[in-house]
Amino acid sequence: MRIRILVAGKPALAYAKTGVAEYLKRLTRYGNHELIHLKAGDSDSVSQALLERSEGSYRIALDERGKNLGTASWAQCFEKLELRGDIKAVSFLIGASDGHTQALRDQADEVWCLSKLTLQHELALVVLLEQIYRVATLRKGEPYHR
Ligand SMILES: C[S@@+](CC[C@H](N)C(=O)[O-])C[C@H]1O[C@@H](n2cnc3c(N)ncnc32)[C@H](O)[C@@H]1O
Repeated sequence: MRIRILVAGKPALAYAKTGVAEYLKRLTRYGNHELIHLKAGDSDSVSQALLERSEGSYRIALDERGKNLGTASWAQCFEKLELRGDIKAVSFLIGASDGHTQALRDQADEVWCLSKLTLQHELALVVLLEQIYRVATLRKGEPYHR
């Protein structure tokens, strides 16, 4: 099962560039992860582009209004999605500065939050990548997650 992370624009903040590069490098040992940068813009255009580029995949929208799951629950969800066998790719969708449109939230298969705080989107991307890495190590029984 491929994991795609879709986000508008490339990280501009130094800490985010470093964090994104670090977790993408670590994830190379754990299957197929792809970070896709879409054109930055307003909520409508970014949400539209996110929906188009994630067509046919299982969509998980990242949104502060979403379900607040712990890391172990993320790992169980990944496991369940893999076991279904009909899902080739999961797309995580990160929104623009003004967030996702309601239409995107309605069309997502799941809406998850990373916390109840509003995070700057580049920070949300780093947190998301770290959690995906954490889940990958947890599922392999490696000692990173404790
Ligand atoms: C600056 S936030 C948008 C805030 C906007 N006021 C809203 O209502 O969503 C930009 C993007 O970062 C991600 N994000 C920010 N905080 C998040 C959180 N706590 N949980 C999940 N995603 C978050 C979401 O994808 C969001 O669309």
